[in-house]
Amino acid sequence: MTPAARLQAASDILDLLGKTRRPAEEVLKDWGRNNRYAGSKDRRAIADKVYQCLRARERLSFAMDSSAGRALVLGALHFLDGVSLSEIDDLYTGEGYAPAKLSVAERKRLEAGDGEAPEWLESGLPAFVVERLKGVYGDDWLKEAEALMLPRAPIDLRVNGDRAPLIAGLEMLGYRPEPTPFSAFGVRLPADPPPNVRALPAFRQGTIEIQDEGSQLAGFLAGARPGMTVVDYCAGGGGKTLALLQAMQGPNGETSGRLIASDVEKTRLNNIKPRLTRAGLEAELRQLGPDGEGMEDLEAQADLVLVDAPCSGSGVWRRRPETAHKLEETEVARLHELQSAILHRASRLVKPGGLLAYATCSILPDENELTADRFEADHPHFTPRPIADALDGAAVTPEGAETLKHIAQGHRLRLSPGTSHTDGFFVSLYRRKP
Ligand SMILES: C[S@@+](CC[C@H](N)C(=O)[O-])C[C@H]1O[C@@H](n2cnc3c(N)ncnc32)[C@H](O)[C@@H]1O
Repeated sequence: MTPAARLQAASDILDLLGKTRRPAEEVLKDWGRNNRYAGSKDRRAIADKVYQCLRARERLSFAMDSSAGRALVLGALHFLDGVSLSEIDDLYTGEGYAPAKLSVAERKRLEAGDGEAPEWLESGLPAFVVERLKGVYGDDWLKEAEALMLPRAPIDLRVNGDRAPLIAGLEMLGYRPEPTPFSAFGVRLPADPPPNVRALPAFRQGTIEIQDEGSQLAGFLAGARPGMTVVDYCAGGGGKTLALLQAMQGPNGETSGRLIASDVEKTRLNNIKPRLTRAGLEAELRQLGPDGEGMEDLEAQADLVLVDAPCSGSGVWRRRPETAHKLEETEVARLHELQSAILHRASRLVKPGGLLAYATCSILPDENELTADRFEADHPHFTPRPIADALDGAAVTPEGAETLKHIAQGHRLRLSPGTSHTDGFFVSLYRRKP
């Protein structure tokens, strides 16, 4: 493909993304499948342009006064890549597969420059999110915002066992793996070139799972131990379920105890089955009714309940930048209500003296500290459990544990791409009074 044809393809894909909630990654894969003439270099260049436009979408649509794919790509070329208007004219010829010539209005827009954009536009995040980030991170908010939207987040693996042999094996295959600094079972692979993890023998054998280090920590800090009755209340596709089961393994590698993975969505629960099979692990799967029906037998029975609550997913925007501009403040308010209701319901399953862990993959205080504050005010029979205590015996490296103690605020831990180089995660821990 010519460079100009790639730009046309990027514009078309951005238009498709404007009309769907499907992840950009899937839409790009589909496009590649349907346009076989595009080679791997073409697909890479097109994806790079699409992600560049998605990350700077707010700023580019402000500058171009349009969020059409073509406007975003033109804006990215001129304002971000510094491509001159005459160079753009050479690309936008309207010949063959090249994009149509610049219109008078487009030329005027580009000539006018990107103006005095409000600072929130620079970050590529919705204005209300910037407001929240400033509240949480003060002067560091822009550093956090940039890290949150940074391209090419590394791929983390959770190893079910010793990570040293896996690292050696990956090196022999030509990868550049590194041990993750916090999780004792984490291995980090650079995003470039994209590793095909699912094709690795270790993946097929269930030795590794793709899981961000922040998510691994949320699973490990919850406090599962061999022999416990553990409820993974919002189990979804089972990422934390598997980490909890790993924490329930004794020194002989045998898992003991009982793990109940529940969710309102049956399809999500079904996704856990192949993962369990691959890893040779077992869990009871339960579909909940809309008000948490289906767990009556577990009232005050669980040693540990993990609530990995539905959230905005703002902590993983570096992996899905296309979702950032779609988040609305009203949705965050709805999520806060839902999280509070779920946490209340799930807390009833904790036995006296048992543990409760609340987690989200959000960076917004509405879904984190505010939900935790509300739970604590309404549930005085739960006492905060310091992160420092939870680190004791958790699968965390000694150096990592020291850093996490500093980052933690008592019983709450806020991870972010800017602070811990993980996805954004929040964890808050409790113990039910005996
Ligand atoms: C953040 S995701 C869970 C991710 C999962 N724990 C993992 O590590 O892969 C939140 C989950 O909560 C589920 N959920 C939504 N509403 C719920 C409710 N009322 N009760 C229980 N789960 C709910 C969603 O279906 C979704 O799977």
